[in-house]
Amino acid sequence: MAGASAILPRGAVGAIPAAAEAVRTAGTVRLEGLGKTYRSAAGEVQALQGIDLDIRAGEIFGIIGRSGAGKSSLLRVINRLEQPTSGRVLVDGQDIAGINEAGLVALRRRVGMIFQHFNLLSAKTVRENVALPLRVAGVPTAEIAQRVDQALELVGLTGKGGTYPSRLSGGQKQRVGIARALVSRPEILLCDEATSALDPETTGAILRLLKDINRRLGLTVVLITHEMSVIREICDRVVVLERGELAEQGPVWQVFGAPRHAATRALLQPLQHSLPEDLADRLRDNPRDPQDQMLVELGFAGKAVPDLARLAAIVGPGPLRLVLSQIDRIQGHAIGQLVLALAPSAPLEQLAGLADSTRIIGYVDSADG
Ligand SMILES: Nc1ncnc2c1ncn2[C@@H]1O[C@H](COP(=O)(O)OP(=O)(O)OP(=O)(O)O)[C@@H](O)[C@H]1O
Repeated sequence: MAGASAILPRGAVGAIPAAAEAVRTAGTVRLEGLGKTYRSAAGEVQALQGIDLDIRAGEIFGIIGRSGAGKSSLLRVINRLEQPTSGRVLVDGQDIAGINEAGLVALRRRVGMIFQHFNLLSAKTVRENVALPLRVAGVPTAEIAQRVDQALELVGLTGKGGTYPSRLSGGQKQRVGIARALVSRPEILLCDEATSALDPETTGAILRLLKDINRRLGLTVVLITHEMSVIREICDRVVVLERGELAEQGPVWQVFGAPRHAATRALLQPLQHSLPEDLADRLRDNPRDPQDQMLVELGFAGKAVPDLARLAAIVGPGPLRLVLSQIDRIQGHAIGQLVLALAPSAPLEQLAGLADSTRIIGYVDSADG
């Protein structure tokens, strides 16, 4: 798409090939021993401490954590909306602490941002909203017109330039926010709960747009969200913050497949299905008679593959009921659980070879209802 390639930063065209990715440095963020303390009349709040983090060029990087964990503070030090109290923030290797006013303007151009509530100017049209950063930067009028057209095309809003924000849906407003961020040709896009005000369908469309932009422009995307499904859907890697500290980080499939920190497990809880109530109510610790069925959970943390043919072959002619199935495919890895109802004599050791973890949940008289 001509419009899209014309807005590309750094002269890149289309998707960034894997080989180029390895040498690309524009769009990196490094945090070294980062700390942030807020001081107010009410006292001190240590929002972040000792954060060491590398965000790679061209990746979609998620930041999660409970409310108050420090997510916004972390995001906002990257474009210096917040000044760290300690440690360093390096954008493309440059320490941004010492930059002057002109450097700050240049930094904000390289690091775009979109917001939960869009932050559009209601008295200005879509076109004027998107043009604003270029007007402030003194870009010639003809170039502004061209770049605004390209940005609107990129986000799927061609033809909406003359509309006022009040006439747009939430998803369209966020598209304007994205166009306004992209018009400055940033290397990094910060997204602060960008889909939290949107319904699930619109959220899906905005996520696809962000992923598309990330892939086509090679833009680094750093996003905060409280929706774990957003992380699962589009992020490459994720960091979990807990009380201002880094709890864990890694590729999404690893962190979601085998969460190591209690905070991560708590955050992922909404993604878990629990045992159906009818079975949970009848669950016992031990079998009472040979007809009882054993409920076994096979856990998949990204290494084993749910192989149903092998499963059936191992169980043989005995009972084999699928009670609960919750398998996601994240970055090509199977993540989740299968809960099976089997005869208590089923060969558990062999079944264990099929999964990353195996656990007997308990026994029920029958899983058939
Ligand atoms: N300007 C400020 N002045 C004083 N305290 C602040 C300020 N901004 C944030 N804090 C405090 O710093 C801590 C971290 O806040 P932050 O907004 O970074 O967390 P968060 O993880 O983004 O939270 P949420 O998910 O609720 O938005 C919280 O205890 C918060 O109350």
